[in-house]
Amino acid sequence: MTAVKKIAVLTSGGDSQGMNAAVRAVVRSGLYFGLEVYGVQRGYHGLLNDDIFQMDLRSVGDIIHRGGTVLQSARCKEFRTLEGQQKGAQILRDRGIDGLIVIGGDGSYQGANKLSQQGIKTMGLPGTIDNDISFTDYTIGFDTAVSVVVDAINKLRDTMSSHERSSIVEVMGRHCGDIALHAGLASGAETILVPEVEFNMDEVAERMKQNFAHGKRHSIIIVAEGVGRGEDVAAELVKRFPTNDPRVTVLGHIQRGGTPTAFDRNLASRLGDFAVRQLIEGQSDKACGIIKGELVATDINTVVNTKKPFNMDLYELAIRLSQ
Ligand SMILES: Nc1ncnc2c1ncn2[C@@H]1O[C@H](COP(=O)(O)OP(=O)(O)O)[C@@H](O)[C@H]1O
Ligand SMILES: O=P(O)(O)OC[C@H]1O[C@](O)(COP(=O)(O)O)[C@@H](O)[C@@H]1O
Ligand SMILES: [Mg+2]
Repeated sequence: MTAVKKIAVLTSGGDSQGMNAAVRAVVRSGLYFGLEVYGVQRGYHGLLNDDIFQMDLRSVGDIIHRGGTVLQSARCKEFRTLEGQQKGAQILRDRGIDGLIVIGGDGSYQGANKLSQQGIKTMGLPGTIDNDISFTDYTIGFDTAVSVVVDAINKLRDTMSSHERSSIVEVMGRHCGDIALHAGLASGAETILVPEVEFNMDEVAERMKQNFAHGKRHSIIIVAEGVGRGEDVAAELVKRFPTNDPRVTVLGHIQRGGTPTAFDRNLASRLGDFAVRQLIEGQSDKACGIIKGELVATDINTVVNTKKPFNMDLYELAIRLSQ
């Protein structure tokens, strides 16, 4: 006896690489366990427009390796209101859908929590490149986004070394420095500016002068968007180090595209299947994640009200190794 018989899946908020692999896992596991599975187009926006269709094994064929999301994603103001949430729950009830899996970020999780208050069983899957969701070590898409940044920095290094320039690279991560931190460690960046760690531009400039004086031929500063614009950091740097002639690169939405890494595909596959099994067992209002390799389900309220801790050990290591 399963606690749900008909389930739906949607993707919401900023898309991320691996969302398709998660949708595929939800659909194929759901069907394997004898459920009917429905797809909702365009997140909560599509839900409120009853943009819902039945999915079968073939509807998720040939998508495991694709970035973006075949269900498309959206941001929806109306769903932030109680009326919107009641309407969404009623649309699902009218179709006999008793469980919904929401793949998205912290905002989408809050929507799932509100739906569960309206009697729909919900599960959240962490789909965002930002890695800003607590109670999971990794979010789906983060690993691919970091790889995109590292690949870009490899290229920048070539030309920056030739000209003995410094390179300022602005990366995504709304309020979270994880992309900057992990890409910084992997690419040997000299400076990593993140919202979680206070910094002093005088010290940043001094360190850069020392690096050039000690024979470095280039210097990389990664700026998480939560800190500010790369252009502003460049202006502050030039004031303190006028002979430096930095170049700014804003990687932007390139970080959200491309084929997902094997890590993201496997994470998405495991979490998608786990979310289905949680619903079948009667769980609801939970956020699925991975902690030290183990799949876990945590109350959504706890997850959205807990800030993810920043890994200071990794930050200090990155700085130590880039001397
Ligand atoms: N507090 C909330 N209550 C209900 N729905 C919400 C809430 N916050 C966000 N949402 C819904 O989730 C959507 C995606 O949220 P957003 O913060 O933009 O992206 P993400 O889920 O990637 O963090 C919003 O457009 C809105 O429809
Ligand atoms: O898609 P938009 O509106 O340009 O949003 C950009 C934002 O979305 C992200 O790419 C992902 O954030 P969310 O997962 O919270 O939507 C952020 O890094 C960035 O600040
Ligand atoms: Mg978010």
